[in-house]
Amino acid sequence: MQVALVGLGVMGKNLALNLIEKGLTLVAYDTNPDAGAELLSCAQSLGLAERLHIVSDLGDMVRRLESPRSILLLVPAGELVDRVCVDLIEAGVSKEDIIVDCGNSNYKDGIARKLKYQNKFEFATMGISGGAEGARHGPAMMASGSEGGWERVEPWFEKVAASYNGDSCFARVGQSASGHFVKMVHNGIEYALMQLIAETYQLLRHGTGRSPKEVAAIFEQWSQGTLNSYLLSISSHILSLETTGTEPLVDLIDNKVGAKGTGLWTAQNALELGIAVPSLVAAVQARHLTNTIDTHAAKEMTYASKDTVAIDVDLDELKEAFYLASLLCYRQGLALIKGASRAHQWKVDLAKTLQTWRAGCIIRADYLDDIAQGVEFIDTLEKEASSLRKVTGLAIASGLAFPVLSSTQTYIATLSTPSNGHLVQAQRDYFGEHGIKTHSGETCHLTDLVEIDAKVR
Ligand SMILES: NC(=O)C1=CN([C@@H]2O[C@H](COP(=O)(O)OP(=O)(O)OC[C@H]3O[C@@H](n4cnc5c(N)ncnc54)[C@H](OP(=O)(O)O)[C@@H]3O)[C@@H](O)[C@H]2O)C=CC1
Ligand SMILES: O=C(CO)[C@H](O)[C@H](O)COP(=O)(O)O
Repeated sequence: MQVALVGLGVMGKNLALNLIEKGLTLVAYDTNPDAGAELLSCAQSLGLAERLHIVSDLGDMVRRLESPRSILLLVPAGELVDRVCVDLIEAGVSKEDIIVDCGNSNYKDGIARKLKYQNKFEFATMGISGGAEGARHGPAMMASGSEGGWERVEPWFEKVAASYNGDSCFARVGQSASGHFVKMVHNGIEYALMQLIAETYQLLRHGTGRSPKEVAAIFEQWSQGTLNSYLLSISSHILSLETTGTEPLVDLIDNKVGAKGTGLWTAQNALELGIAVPSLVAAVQARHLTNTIDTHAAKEMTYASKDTVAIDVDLDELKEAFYLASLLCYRQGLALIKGASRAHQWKVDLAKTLQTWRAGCIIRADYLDDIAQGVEFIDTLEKEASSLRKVTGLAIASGLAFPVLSSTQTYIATLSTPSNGHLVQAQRDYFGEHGIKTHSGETCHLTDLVEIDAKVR
């Protein structure tokens, strides 16, 4: 089997090595000749160079491929994807060829491109997760669509992807560009879990006075059991690192956090679809807050530094709180995928989606089995719910900031305790005559239910 790959950067180079190691013949291209040379040198040192052809232009790539062609793109998301597609059309791709965009593209662009290129070639979408290591040794692959070319490449992707208990972490999760939507939400969950871990570290370090190394040891201990996850393990490792002068590595790093956009898109889509994912939104805004200090608005609203209060937290309760909060971040992401799938008629299979996240990806975690058990399972976690409430209260009392922890506690509390929505409904109708819906399902106005002599002015 022969495939082509355009874009040989961090992801492309490593996926290329993975592809040829699994037995595929690869024709590869990058605008930067050094990227091709670097890939060739890695392939040579692995004894796999005979399966690799680096080409210097897309025309040569198209000529070398047997028809129908299968071409993967791993170039930066955005206009560049269209530029490569147009160049490939000029280079001679045809209707039966499949081009799979494997970057972190916006799913809306994917839908538009499917239409735009429908008579030129099959445009397909696939989100990939796992960073450089994942791409090299087995990433999670969230593909979508039912284009003709998929059956040619699918058996190979099943081998190239990570596997969990013998099952591949490649799946066509649903119709249209839903693979990119699923990858986008994967990243939204990734932001929330990263921030939740950072807040737990913050609570232990600045709330209880532990050193980064001591926090690393706690995370490491959690990782030995049911809480084992990739993000917790890398956080433990990072926190254990010290300079030769025994200064914690994290103390050398600035606090401003960047982002490429997938977390923001997750929040935007959730808001547009009316699906509540407060922990995921809070994580995006937590990154924004790290960057506000230098903005004009922030300079005009500077607040004096405040003292924080030392707290004492029970480590077992913290672990239970962390576990439930983590589950709830995944649940919010899955609810968003489910809602979007219904709205767009994508028929996304949530079980297949979870299967792609079992290994290879950044949000892989041993407790994903628990998430598959659904919200009923979360309802049974009474001890964990009590710990989440208690720990969040303590954390807030310290005076430190816990955007994801507190949003997650608010999320579960909102869904499991009496609502106050009735008063907000009444307020809207009081001033704007927007109408109210009663418990019996009737739509009316406040004045249909009670006599209001004179409204407050
Ligand atoms: N890095 C990661 O952990 C992950 C990244 N992704 C996504 O994968 C995609 C690729 O990411 P990544 O590998 O990190 O990006 P890189 O910037 O490392 O690599 C992109 C490569 O594409 C090359 N390129 C640019 N324009 C063209 C073109 N017109 N034709 C051919 N090659 C071109 C670039 O060359 P030059 O440098 O000269 O511009 C570069 O070598 C992105 O969409 C990213 O969001 C997905 C999951 C994880
Ligand atoms: O897709 C990824 C991992 O799954 C990329 O690493 C992504 O770039 C991370 O997002 P950001 O740069 O916005 O933090």
